[in-house]
Amino acid sequence: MLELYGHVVASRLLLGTARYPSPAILAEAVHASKTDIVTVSLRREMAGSRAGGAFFELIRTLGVRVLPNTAGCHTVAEAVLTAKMAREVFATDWIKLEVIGNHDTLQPDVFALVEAARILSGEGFKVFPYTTDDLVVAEHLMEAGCQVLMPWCAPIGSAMGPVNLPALRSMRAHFPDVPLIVDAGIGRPSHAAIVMELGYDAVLLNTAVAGAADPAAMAAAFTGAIEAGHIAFRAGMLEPRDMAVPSTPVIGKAVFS
Ligand SMILES: CC(=O)[C@@H](O)[C@H](O)COP(=O)(O)O
Repeated sequence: MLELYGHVVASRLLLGTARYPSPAILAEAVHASKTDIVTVSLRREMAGSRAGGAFFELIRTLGVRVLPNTAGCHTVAEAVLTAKMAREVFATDWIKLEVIGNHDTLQPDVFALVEAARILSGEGFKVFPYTTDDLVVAEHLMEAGCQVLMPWCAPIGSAMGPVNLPALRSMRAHFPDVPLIVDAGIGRPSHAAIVMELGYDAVLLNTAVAGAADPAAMAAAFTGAIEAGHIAFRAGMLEPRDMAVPSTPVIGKAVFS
């Protein structure tokens, strides 16, 4: 079981709700994933053609916890305002905090992120910061009040998978007791399994499921991979080695005369 800000969840997959071919397919994918938490972009939905209301109503019928996010925000002020609106709309103090710093990579502006995290934590929000794999930034986020960290493994929507495994590994080692959720850049179930095998607590993803030919089937595939990676980490995996080791012990040699 995974505990996030005192809330226990069974599923280690957090699913995004953007870019699905239709609301019905989104609902199918959420059910197939068995996720407990979906993330919803307040700005995108309110600005988009779905006009917020009907989409938010659909989300409420899914029976899962909502983690609103500040996707599309580029400044501290925008992110803080969006978080406050999300708290009203979804009646939750959880917020996935994104403050984007670069249009091409969609990488977070980590300076603004820390500042916004400090403001929101001070106002009672439970902040889930979308961050890089930088340990110093992570320390500042913890000091600003975050009790969960969400490092990227690659740019949002890139589907590249973990591009810097040593950095993710050292983040896990540096924060052994902090819930760590890989957020963004996962493209395949095998990518999710790899980060879970590092000991990560969960994975948040969107594009790889929403953009699949069959989103519900892909959601189920991710759920299986995440669970497999988590079980493997706990089971204790072998370290790779250079030389062969016979898998069948050689006790004696057969004698042929
Ligand atoms: C939905 C959401 O919050 C995204 O901003 C998130 O970072 C997921 O990234 P991918 O779409 O790459 O999975």
